Amino acid sequence: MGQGRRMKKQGPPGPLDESLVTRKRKDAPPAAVPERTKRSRTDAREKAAAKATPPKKSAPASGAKTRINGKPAKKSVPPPPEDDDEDMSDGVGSMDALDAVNVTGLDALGSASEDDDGNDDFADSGEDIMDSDEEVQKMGMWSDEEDEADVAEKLTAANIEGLSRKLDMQRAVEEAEAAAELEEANLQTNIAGERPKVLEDDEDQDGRPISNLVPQDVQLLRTRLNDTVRVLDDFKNLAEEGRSRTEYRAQMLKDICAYYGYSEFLAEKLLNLFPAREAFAFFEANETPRPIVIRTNTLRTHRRELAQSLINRGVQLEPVGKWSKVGLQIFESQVPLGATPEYLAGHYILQAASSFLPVMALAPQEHERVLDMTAAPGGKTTHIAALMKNTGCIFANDANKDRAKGLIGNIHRLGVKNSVVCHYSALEFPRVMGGFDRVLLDAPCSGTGVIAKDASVKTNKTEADFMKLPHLQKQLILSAIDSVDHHSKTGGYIVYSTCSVTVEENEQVIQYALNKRPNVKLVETGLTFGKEGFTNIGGKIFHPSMKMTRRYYPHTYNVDGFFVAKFKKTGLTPLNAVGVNEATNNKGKNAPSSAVESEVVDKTPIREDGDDEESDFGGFDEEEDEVYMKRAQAKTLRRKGKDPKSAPPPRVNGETREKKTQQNGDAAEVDTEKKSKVSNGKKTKPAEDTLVEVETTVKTTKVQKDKVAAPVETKTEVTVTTKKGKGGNGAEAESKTRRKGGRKAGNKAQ
Ligand SMILES: C[S@@+](CC[C@H](N)C(=O)[O-])C[C@H]1O[C@@H](n2cnc3c(N)ncnc32)[C@H](O)[C@@H]1O
Repeated sequence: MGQGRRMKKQGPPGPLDESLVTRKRKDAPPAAVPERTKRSRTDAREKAAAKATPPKKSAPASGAKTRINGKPAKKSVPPPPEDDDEDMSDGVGSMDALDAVNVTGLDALGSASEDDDGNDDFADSGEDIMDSDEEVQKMGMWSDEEDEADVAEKLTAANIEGLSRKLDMQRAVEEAEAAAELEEANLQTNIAGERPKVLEDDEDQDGRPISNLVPQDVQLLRTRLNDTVRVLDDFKNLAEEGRSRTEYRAQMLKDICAYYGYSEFLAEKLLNLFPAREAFAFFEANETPRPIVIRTNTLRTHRRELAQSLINRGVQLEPVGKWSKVGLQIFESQVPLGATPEYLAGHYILQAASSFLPVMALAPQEHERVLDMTAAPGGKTTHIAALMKNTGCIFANDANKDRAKGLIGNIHRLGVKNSVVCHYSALEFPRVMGGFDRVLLDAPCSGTGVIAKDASVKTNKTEADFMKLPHLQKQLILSAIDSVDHHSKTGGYIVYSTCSVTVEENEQVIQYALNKRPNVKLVETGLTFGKEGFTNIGGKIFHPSMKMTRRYYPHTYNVDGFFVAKFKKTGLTPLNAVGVNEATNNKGKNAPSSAVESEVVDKTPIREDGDDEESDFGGFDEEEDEVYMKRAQAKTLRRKGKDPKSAPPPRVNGETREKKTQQNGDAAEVDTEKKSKVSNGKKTKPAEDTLVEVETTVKTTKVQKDKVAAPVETKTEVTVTTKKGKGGNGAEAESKTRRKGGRKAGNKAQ
């Protein structure tokens, strides 16, 4: 491979050439491959698929590619020139031979990847091999940190014989085949000037056209779907007289449900995301598995070394794309990828390419404190750790204890040393802990982006799911925001991601966060590819900055459907901001019990025995106390992610007290009286809730709880007393002895 070629940049994965998808499921023409070794769909559907999906302009049929062949130590041969038929048909390049390898290798991969992590985040086994990208995408894909020339020499040499020829040949054969079928399809369905007959003449009692096709009529269904898409694409010229778009859309919806096996509810939701043709491509892409990808664990090895080791074991692979320095796409493998020595030694993890994206957007820095709110089984946590080079600290949390065990397993296997695993409901943050430099919320979702992995999503998601999940996601995103330190020198970022493509779980959640937290704004994700988030869809208008979010689809990038948004926190959360538990009217329904607790500061008054007793030292210095109280309150608020400036005045203030006393059913006059005492600067015995209100923190709850068991220790929690109470022996008659407990604390200290 020439230097010039290597220097070419590979952009994001090219948009899906639908003809490639179609062709993947096709066999070579009978002359080349008399026997088919594996198929993913029926002949009828395949044929129809080709008809329905006109290929893009042909990519070069062959060329030098930075590919790796699993066969060890084969001598380098120049890449087959374009249209080199001889090269394409001989030796390892023969379709028969290659197909046989496919079956063995990928069967093995299938079981391995399932055993590996068993979760929705990792690539499932696939019986299909992804079409390779165009030549330009094969070059220059290794890490910038690696010696490109060196890599190219070694890997090209190892690579060149098998995979390159096979893929080139497949591409050429399939393109020719697709072109022929397209032509045939056009002849059949697109006779010049003829409007396809799609809609039935018969109508049901509601006036809707009656469809007589049943799922068994797959070929006819497919043809009709194709025709409907064509009509919707060019309605003016192709629609039947007197028929509306709505009728065609309705017909398309029915046919999609019948053909692909979706519930009408979900099919409609997904159909409404796209124009007709794109929707068709989306549904079609959900029928084929995404490529198997592994992520190099840079804590243990380098991608080049890993690639070489796996090549030596008979794995055919190549870099996943220029956009990632750590991904390797697996084409074929002679060994189960979840059981190689490299796997067991933690040199890689099976992980869908789309799962790299949120972590890349998060861009964690060395020495930071990062929270991964929903971390199990740890694909992203371990990626974060690698980017942080095992420095700083990651809090890897997941509410599901069993899944958290898998997380621990991956953390150990991959040699992550900077992580603490916990299993709180993420809704409990930031009360558990706050002040993070970055937070990743890879939210639990409906999985509409990973239907190719889990076809049950087609039928098992109900309307209730699309209310409950967004409700939870909205709560979680507020927790995520409140857990970040906007003052962070290096960070202050929150990344939200889902493997779903619905608007309810993505743009609507982000919009909710923007509405409820004026102290965040959307920023660019830094991802080099992806479609813009919607700013306007289905009558819903979103903030213009929603453009900065990114959507990923199987049919556009050949990755799982995914959504990524990145926020920058610009200030503290205002005190009057809605708490997590108030996220929606649907309060607490879908949340763990802990979620119903208020996110805002605990204001429970502390009352202690003897508070109403006369102090031995004659009362309080209210003015001085006020300073301490203010400081303590501000500190507490900051810790909770709230803005102290927007806090009400300290509780010794009569105005605030008035509210409080009214709540408590006390007489308003009492407060007024105390207020005047304070303003006179006199030392008076405090009202019992004056002190208590200083302690408007979570700590106060503890104080109460601990009180019985260890009253002395609890006194050390009383901020003002411990700061000023030098021993509590009464020598300094200021505010040190504001109540009995304070003295106890002092005595203990002595
Ligand atoms: C999409 S998965 C996370 C995948 C993970 N980020 C990775 O890359 O491996 C969503 C996770 O959220 C967890 N989860 C669901 N509700 C939660 C909650 N309230 N708090 C914390 N975790 C939760 C689930 O147990 C599940 O493991």
